[in-house]
Amino acid sequence: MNDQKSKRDEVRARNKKARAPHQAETKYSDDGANKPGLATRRTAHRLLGAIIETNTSFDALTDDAHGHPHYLALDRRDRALLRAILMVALRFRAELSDVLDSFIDKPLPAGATALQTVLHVALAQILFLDVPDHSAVDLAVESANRDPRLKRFASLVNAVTRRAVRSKQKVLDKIAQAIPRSSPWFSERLIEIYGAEKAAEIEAMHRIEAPLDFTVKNTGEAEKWAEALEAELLPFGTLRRPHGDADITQLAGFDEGAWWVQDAAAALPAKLFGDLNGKRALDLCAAPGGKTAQLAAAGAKVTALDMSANRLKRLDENLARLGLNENCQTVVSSLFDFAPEELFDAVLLDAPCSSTGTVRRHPDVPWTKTPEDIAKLAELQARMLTKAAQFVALDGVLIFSNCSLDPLEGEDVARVFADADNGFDVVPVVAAAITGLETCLTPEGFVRTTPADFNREGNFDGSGLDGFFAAVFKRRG
Ligand SMILES: C[S@@+](CC[C@H](N)C(=O)[O-])C[C@H]1O[C@@H](n2cnc3c(N)ncnc32)[C@H](O)[C@@H]1O
Repeated sequence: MNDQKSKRDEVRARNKKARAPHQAETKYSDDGANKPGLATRRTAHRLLGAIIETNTSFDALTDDAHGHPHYLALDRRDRALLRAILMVALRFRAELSDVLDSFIDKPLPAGATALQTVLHVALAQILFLDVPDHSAVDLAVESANRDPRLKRFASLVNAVTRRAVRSKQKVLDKIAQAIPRSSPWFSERLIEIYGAEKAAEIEAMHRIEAPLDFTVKNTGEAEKWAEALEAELLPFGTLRRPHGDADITQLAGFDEGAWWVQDAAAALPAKLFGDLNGKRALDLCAAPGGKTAQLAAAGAKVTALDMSANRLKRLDENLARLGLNENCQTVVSSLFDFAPEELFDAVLLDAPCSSTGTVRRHPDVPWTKTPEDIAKLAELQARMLTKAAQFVALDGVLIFSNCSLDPLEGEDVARVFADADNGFDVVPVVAAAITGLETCLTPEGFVRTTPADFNREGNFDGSGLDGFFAAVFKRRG
């Protein structure tokens, strides 16, 4: 009972902490004929609408090369503000909906997504960002006035946003005390998989910004780079800075390619191969190349395959910065069409997945993905794993991984493969291979991490991992 209470208190404390995950810019760009800051808010409305209505990913819309034209029209500072607004609007979307419902007498008219979006964007700023309240209110009202669909709701927008300003502290206390949740299907699924208590811990971690983790190219230099980056060296070799908002190109060691950004959990699968020196490694689904870099840095001769030429280009650039491209050849192909001349000692299948393990960084995922996506991806992963097995030499090792929190895409796929008569055996991961994360081993010897793992008492900002799954198989000789 006491235990449960302290867990609940911890979850509340985490929510409190999450009140101001970003310190956004407080100055606004002057967008020509428009009111300063208006273009940023109207673009935020447009992008949030696209995420919610058409399931477009936040990353695609805010890509600095190929993003939404209205996003690309903003300057660097306004892009940062817009991203901060959308991040909290998505992280706290369920709570913002409750706040809104409690402020209005009757529900918003059906199909009033545009109105809801304007209100969510304003409430996100008022409650969670360091933006002057009057700006958030004025720009929301102005946006409504300029949109023919919303003009008649301008007084409602005014009333709701002013009420949020007046009752800010009360609302924040209520949010801090509630059990955190997300989109209904996602929250229900987490409870179904992990139980109510762990699901609440996971969702609490989804409220806060992930730390910035680095993998060091030369593991012997980890301490040196920990010092230079003012980062902590974690027991499993990753370097961690508690706040994820640094401009990484300005950090020590970026230009010389001493490290790359990679979540601690994402770094685990490739480490499970053990000694790769001089071995032939195949990285299927390789781009943008975090794990390819690990394989190459470990001394393997790597073939990095991906079906996306654009993403492989990024992999090439990343490996060039790290000085690792000599150990690596790239192949643009679907793995289903790949026909190598020789088999490989080490094959990594880091399969496409729902990405539900990365919600701390991608808070759109619970709102853009569906249970149907998970079922389809699980079926694809099973086929990919069967295909990947054909590329493994006798006595070679095959690792299957992905960043989903759902066992349908992880444990279940691995179990079906393990039970099939395919000449492969499970190699249970031993605790020593993941020092510090021993609790993340499943009874079968798979690795399962969640954002609630690596939970360090008293070091809230340095806690957590992406959700990841990894299983190791060996082909019989
Ligand atoms: C989760 S990402 C891989 C991340 C990468 N392993 C890393 O650590 O940086 C999945 C990748 O699978 C690729 N992909 C999807 N289907 C594929 C297929 N049939 N054949 C090859 N690559 C595929 C996607 O283009 C995407 O780059």
